[in-house]
Amino acid sequence: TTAFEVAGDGYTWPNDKIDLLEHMLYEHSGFHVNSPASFVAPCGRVPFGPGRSGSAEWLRTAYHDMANANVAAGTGGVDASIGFELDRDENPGKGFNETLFNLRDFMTARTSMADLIAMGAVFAVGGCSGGKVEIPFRGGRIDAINAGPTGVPKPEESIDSHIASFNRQGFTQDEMIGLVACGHTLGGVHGVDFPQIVAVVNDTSVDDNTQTFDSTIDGEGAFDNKVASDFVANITQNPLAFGHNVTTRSDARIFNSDGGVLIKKMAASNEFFLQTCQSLLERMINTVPKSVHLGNQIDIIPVKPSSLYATIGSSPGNMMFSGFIRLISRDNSLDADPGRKVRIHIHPRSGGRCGATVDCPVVDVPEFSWSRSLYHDGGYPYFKKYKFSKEIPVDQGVSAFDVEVIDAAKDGTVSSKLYTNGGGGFPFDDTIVTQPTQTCNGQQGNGNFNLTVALHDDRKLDTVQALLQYPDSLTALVPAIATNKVTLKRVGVVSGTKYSLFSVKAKVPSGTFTLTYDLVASNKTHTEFRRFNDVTEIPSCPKKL
Ligand code: HEM
Repeated sequence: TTAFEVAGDGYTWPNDKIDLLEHMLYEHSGFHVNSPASFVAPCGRVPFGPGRSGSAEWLRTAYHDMANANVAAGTGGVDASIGFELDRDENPGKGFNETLFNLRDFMTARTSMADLIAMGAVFAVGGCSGGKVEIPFRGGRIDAINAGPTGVPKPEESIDSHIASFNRQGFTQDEMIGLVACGHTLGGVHGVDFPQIVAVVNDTSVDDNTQTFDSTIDGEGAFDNKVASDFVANITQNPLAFGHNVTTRSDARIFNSDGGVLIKKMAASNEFFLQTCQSLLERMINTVPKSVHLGNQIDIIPVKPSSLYATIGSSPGNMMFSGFIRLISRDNSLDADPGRKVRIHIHPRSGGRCGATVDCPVVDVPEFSWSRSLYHDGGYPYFKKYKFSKEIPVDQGVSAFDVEVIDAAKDGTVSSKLYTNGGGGFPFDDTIVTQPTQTCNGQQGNGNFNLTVALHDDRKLDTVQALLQYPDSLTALVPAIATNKVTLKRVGVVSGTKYSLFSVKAKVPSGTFTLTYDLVASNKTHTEFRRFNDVTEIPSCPKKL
């Protein structure tokens, strides 16, 4: 059985609200991967400092970001306002800073910090449960531009105050018990931040003096019901339940507030614990201001193209159409699959379906590389990446393509399936096309971004602009996405083709952020877009340029 969900007929490629989030959610490691998941998966692998757990910090960040929500008023929730609230005594510790610091490299015009914080919680519990807890993810959160009200619960508060606080956040008393247990199965209390709870005995410049909530703190069993079973068995590890300071025993007051019924159930069954956590944490990350409308659950896209280019004039009169196709691996391994053949059918610019009247060039696409999730037990798939390039006459051009997958079973039976992306093929508009061989990205060096674009003359467009988008400023904890609009100058034609070249030497800040750009070409009467292009296959600029 497959644990993961594959997107059904409701999805057609591309969908710029989904595609990059889907990539980050399911591809954590391998070729062409850009996901924050590898910071926290496998669980506990990345040293954030002695006594510190990245997964715990990311989960706590998501909770503290949500915790000042007022669901009755429809305000607050997961909105990245935490980035403006770190000077408050309800948010002590460097974990929040570091979480935001790690996540902002992945911010784009389609991946807000608030979505990344929510996704961070998904990765933390996914990694620390080995994929047993898969919180369904929906995108579309919008970043706050300033602080929200105070309201994160503190351990010295009374039980009545905690019940009221969780009610304001949209959770009943029972749900509060569950959610606190689900949070406090990872990480612990740092004496450096809470000396009144955990005594500081070691030098705080090298040691946070952490006491973990339970003994299962890393690996794929860290997210488990030990915190609950310890509590029920009176094992005194959890400083918020058994610490010497009675005032700050908030976990004990919370777990006992229903007479201990729910925590006993969670202690008795790890499966019940994981199920309870999955649904409560899903509600936690989907708590958003009422003005925000989340999209549908993001499932795995079964056939997904990426990095598509048309290099005009690759040889006289021709263009090189190239890119990658991602498929779910048949045998769920990174080994090559010689029994699978992939073939694409390229629809000409004039459109129409391939067949008797429309002649579509066909190209066999070899297997090239792989990517995968970093959870081991959850049944997540390996992906295979197939790389193609095919020279076609410029006059014929491209408008779309179908992907044919031909599988030979062990007994020799061959089956073939044609993926048409809902009928029209996977679209590729060759009107405005980036020229990868005449483009370079120096964002990690001198900050140059030298962009050359070819524009098809038939469309009679005369103005070309690029909107370069990246988080700015690079030192802000929750930067906004800035748009640097540059105009490309006509620099010539590609001889023997009906394409003109436009070029610009732009500047971007130097850093490791995710750069994307939109292309806009227009004339007096109309405008055409090629949105949300990435720089994955763009070479870096030579050092001195
Ligand atoms: C009444 C409610 C809560 C109180 C009073 C509370 C209090 C605390 C305190 C004092 C710490 C120690 C922080 C540190 O030393 O860095 C902590 C850690 C933590 N809390 Fe809570 N918490 C509450 C609810 C939650 C919830 C609902 C979640 C998530 C669902 C959560 C997730 C965490 C995590 C993951 C840590 C470990 C952080 C680390 O190790 O860096 N907490 N909590």
